[in-house]
Amino acid sequence: MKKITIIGGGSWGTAIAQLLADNGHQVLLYLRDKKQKFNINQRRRNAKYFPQKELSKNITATLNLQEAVNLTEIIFFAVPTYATRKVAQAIRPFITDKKIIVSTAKGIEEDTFLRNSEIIKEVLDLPVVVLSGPTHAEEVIKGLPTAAVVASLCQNKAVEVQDLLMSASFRVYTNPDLVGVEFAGAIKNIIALAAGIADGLAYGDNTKAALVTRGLHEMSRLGYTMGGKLLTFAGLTGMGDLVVTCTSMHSRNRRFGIKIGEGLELSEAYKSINQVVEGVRTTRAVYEWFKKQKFDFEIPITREIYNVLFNNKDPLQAVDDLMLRGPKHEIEEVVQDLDW
Ligand SMILES: NC(=O)C1=CN([C@@H]2O[C@H](COP(=O)(O)OP(=O)(O)OC[C@H]3O[C@@H](n4cnc5c(N)ncnc54)[C@H](OP(=O)(O)O)[C@@H]3O)[C@@H](O)[C@H]2O)C=CC1
Ligand SMILES: O=C(CO)COP(=O)(O)O
Repeated sequence: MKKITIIGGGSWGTAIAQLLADNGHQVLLYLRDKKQKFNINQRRRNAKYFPQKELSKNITATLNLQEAVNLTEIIFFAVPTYATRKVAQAIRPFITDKKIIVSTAKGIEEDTFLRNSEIIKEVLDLPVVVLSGPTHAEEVIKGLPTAAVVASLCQNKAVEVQDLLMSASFRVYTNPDLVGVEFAGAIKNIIALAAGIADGLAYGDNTKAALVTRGLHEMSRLGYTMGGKLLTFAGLTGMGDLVVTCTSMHSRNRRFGIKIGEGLELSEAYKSINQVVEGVRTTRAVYEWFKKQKFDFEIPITREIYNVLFNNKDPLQAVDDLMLRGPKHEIEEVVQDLDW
């Protein structure tokens, strides 16, 4: 059994801690809030995120980052993408080349357009394993079955992390396609915002199915262009996570979209969720970067979500603009294959 550190005591950090602790590992959870530390260590509760759940005795909370990093060779990052660089910089003085970082955030850094593993590699120059897939913390912490993926350029490291996480309720696959896995996990949040907006506008099940399918097309095309493998987008970190995020009431991105569809301002929608909503920053990161490129394809759903979120566009107008675009083939590659 291993000692494992998790940085970030939010919903995902706490759920991963419980999963690893249930597998018999000793988990040290680094967080910033004294009261939260007290509650976890003395009352076995993370009162802010999972007040009803009694946490395992194998979990200890700490406010000391150096202690957290020195204790183990395996460090999970469970903070939002906007904090990845800050956390990597903060732990750099305590890092040795034996450490493995497991990145669990789903997003793209604003301004740099870097994936989380790229940020970590840039700051720490260590092997990174990415954990992704349909894994709402609220269900994982209850032990409801799901399947996830660990992706890494280094097969041994991916297998090591797979072994730590595997359980009867958490089945873990490996995938060498780091680029595809990270793009899928980040961009599905943009599509989940769109799915939420459609729900907020009281559209139907057909709408959702069309949006999810065209969303998958959009994220696959962009991810493939960036070097990801197309089939990854049909897997757990693509289709799997897209389905759950676009349909589940656990999804903060979807719930945020619902509020926007219902007519709330961005700040009011944020207040109503009060947790990280990765898709908002990812929409800006992706679309502002995309506009500067000279690609021969469009990302119309991302463009419309960008306009709704950042240019005050009426969601109904965005829907019209999506629906009334010029006629197109469904899948260009099929048309080319059949020489049609
Ligand atoms: N929740 C889920 O179901 C899943 C989430 N993810 C991904 O995990 C990432 C984290 O999300 P999630 O846990 O849900 O978010 P939450 O909003 O629940 O929690 C975020 C946590 O990050 C902490 N944090 C923020 N900045 C820092 C920092 N600089 N140093 C240390 N801690 C920091 C916050 O601490 P504080 O409370 O002190 O502000 C908070 O505990 C996101 O990228 C998300 O997409 C992936 C799979 C599932
Ligand atoms: O990625 C997730 C589940 O797999 C969590 O999605 P939200 O951030 O939308 O809650």
